[in-house]
Amino acid sequence: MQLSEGTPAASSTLRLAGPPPAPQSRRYRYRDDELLVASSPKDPRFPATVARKAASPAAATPRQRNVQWVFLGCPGVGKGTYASRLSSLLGVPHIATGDLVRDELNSSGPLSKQLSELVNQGKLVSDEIIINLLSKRLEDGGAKGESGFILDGFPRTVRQAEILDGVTDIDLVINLKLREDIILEKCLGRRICSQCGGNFNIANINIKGENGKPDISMAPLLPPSHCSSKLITRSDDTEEVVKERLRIYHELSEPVEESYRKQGKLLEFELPGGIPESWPKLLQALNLDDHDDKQSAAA
Ligand SMILES: Nc1ncnc2c1ncn2[C@@H]1O[C@H](COP(=O)(O)OP(=O)(O)O)[C@@H](O)[C@H]1O
Repeated sequence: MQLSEGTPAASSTLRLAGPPPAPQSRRYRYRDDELLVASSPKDPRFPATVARKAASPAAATPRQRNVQWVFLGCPGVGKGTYASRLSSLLGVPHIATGDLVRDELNSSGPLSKQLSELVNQGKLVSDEIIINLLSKRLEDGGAKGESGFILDGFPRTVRQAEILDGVTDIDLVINLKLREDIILEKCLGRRICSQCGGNFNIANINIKGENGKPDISMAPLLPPSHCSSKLITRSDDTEEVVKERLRIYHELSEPVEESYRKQGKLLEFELPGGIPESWPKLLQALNLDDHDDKQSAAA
């Protein structure tokens, strides 16, 4: 696979050597002829059901490979949390472009200063830089035998989506939704352990439902005692910067939702609450089963 602009012949710098096929996935293998997402509100499976395509000659001989999924959704909605859980469940890498950007800006590389200025203002990094970082991450993963991916934070512009769609088939795009006032509270409550990198949230959210929607509660996700003195806040999680990131999401990333909606690949998932309420419902929407979760619940 190559990550490139325009025709493969036109591509030179934005290249991505694809991962070699490797038996990496544990329990689930994705049959790429099978998945169909209800993309229209008129479809009875809408909004959150992934259905199976009717048997067809193509479906009789499916090509088996690991999932190639994308998470969309506003900053702070929970893409990282659910992408990371699904990545463990499916045995595919969770690739968050925000993490790639943060790694780069924390390094002493030539891009570090430019990236930190953009991120701290809530602006997007250029498509070229992000594609280079992502290509390198996929190349390194390919060399280690990774196959499949769950992308989080990419594509974030229509141009990024076109480049991605030009080089590979995305199977499914999960669009996480949550009220914007809750998203803001969640972003402001985010904390990271500076030692282990664990993600926590100190916000205790209890919000009355509007327009016939149920109330939403999200308990804080508190750190274990050995992390609690080492918590830091992301420099871009201030109210002003989060509001700017939300504005940019609506302007540049919402059209990406629309483009995948038109392709019939968008699975809309409205988060009903925190992880205990949302995770089982998301698995149900994806026709997946978390054996480990059930076992730990039964223990
Ligand atoms: N696909 C992308 N295109 C451009 N910039 C990106 C992309 N992914 C991440 N970034 C940069 O990294 C920052 C942090 O990204 P991320 O951790 O995904 O934050 P968020 O919480 O806003 O989803 C973004 O505000 C942006 O500056």
